[in-house]
Amino acid sequence: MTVLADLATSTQVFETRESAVRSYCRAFPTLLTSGRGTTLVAEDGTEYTDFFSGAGALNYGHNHDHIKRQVVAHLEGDGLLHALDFHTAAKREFLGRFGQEILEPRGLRHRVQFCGSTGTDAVEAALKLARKHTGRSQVIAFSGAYHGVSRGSLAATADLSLRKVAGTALGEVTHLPFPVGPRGSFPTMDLLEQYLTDDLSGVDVPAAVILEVVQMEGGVYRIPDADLRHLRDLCDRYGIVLIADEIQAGCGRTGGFFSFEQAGVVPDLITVSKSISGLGLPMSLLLIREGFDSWEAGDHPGTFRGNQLAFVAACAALDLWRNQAFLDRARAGAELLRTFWEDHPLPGVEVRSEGHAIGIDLTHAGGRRAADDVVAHCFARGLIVESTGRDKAVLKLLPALTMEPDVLRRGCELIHEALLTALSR
Ligand SMILES: Cc1ncc(COP(=O)(O)O)c(C=O)c1O
Repeated sequence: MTVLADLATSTQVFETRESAVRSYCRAFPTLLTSGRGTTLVAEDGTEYTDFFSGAGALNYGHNHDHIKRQVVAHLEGDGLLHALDFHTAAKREFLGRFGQEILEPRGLRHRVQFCGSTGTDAVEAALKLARKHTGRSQVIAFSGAYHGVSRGSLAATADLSLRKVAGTALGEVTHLPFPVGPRGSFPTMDLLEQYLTDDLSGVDVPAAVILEVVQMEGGVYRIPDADLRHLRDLCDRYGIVLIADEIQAGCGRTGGFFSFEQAGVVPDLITVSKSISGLGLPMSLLLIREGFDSWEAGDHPGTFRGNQLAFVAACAALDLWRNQAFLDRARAGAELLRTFWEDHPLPGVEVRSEGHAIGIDLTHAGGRRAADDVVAHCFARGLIVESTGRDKAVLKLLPALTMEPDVLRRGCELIHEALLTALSR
């Protein structure tokens, strides 16, 4: 009783003092106080298994011991916390290691630009740079895309409910159907090829094509490798900048470090954020392919470009990528997720597995109502999972790559039980 009364009092404080823009705390009415590994703890002592991971910002879980220790050592050693874009030791360490350990082994000869504290800012930078580099303004994006909510990035985001709050025209971006959808494949790349070669179209060649190789907010859809290669070829032929938005799908979430790796395609610009800093600290990067860095000094400034603490945490997170136990755990976890959902089919439900991202599509089996029921059922039993997609009818499972196999399995079992209940209604 006391706990409920306390929560009601806390909620009242929020209701009167906090702007109406909030959303996650409405879906998950609890007051969180701490997190360790893949467990969140609320003020009333309730523990939640986290199948949400800060929408992909916590691929290594909460307060990962090794990462946290490096951050604490930096603080205790009076390491810099803020330095605008001066050179610093922490930045040099990150740049050197990210280049040597992540980019070079993947054949990526990209420069790194530090952007502001959000993924959105990296997308803004990418779109601006593509326009500056080509001297053109049109951009192609895809249905179902999510690239952020500032004016430039929002123009590339497809979600109408988000776009309509812009209060102004969001021009210069054309959305094509994403090549894979619930109703089968669209010949999008053929249409794009025709659009580019048709003399009668009278439409300028675009500056850029921006895409998520695995659409995450869109409902966990991967563009087929052949379509991505076709797109790369069209961009080469017409001098179009290919931008891969890896903000949610990257940092190991969907298999390799980057989601485009398996297609053998090299994007010109790559946006990275969310889990790059390891602990959920604000950090975003734009990776710029050789020959595409048309910036001049001061072209894209920002006070919080290059968070020193995030450099330290990001280096510690890179340590995990050379730790065999971490790699084995991540590989086994992805396999467990894939086989669990293959072994537990449900009528009318499509499950899409991409590493540690699972989309359980209820569009043709109960829709949003069923998805809402599953989210509520799981929350009441101590598991946090969210729904996404155009009609919020896709459950998106994003457990940390570090989650113990038995916790992963129990979480899936609970979601499966919740689905059986929701679909029988
Ligand atoms: C693919 C993608 N791009 C861009 C963004 C925007 O990042 P942020 O919310 O940090 O601004 C997101 C956020 O979810 C995302 O998933």
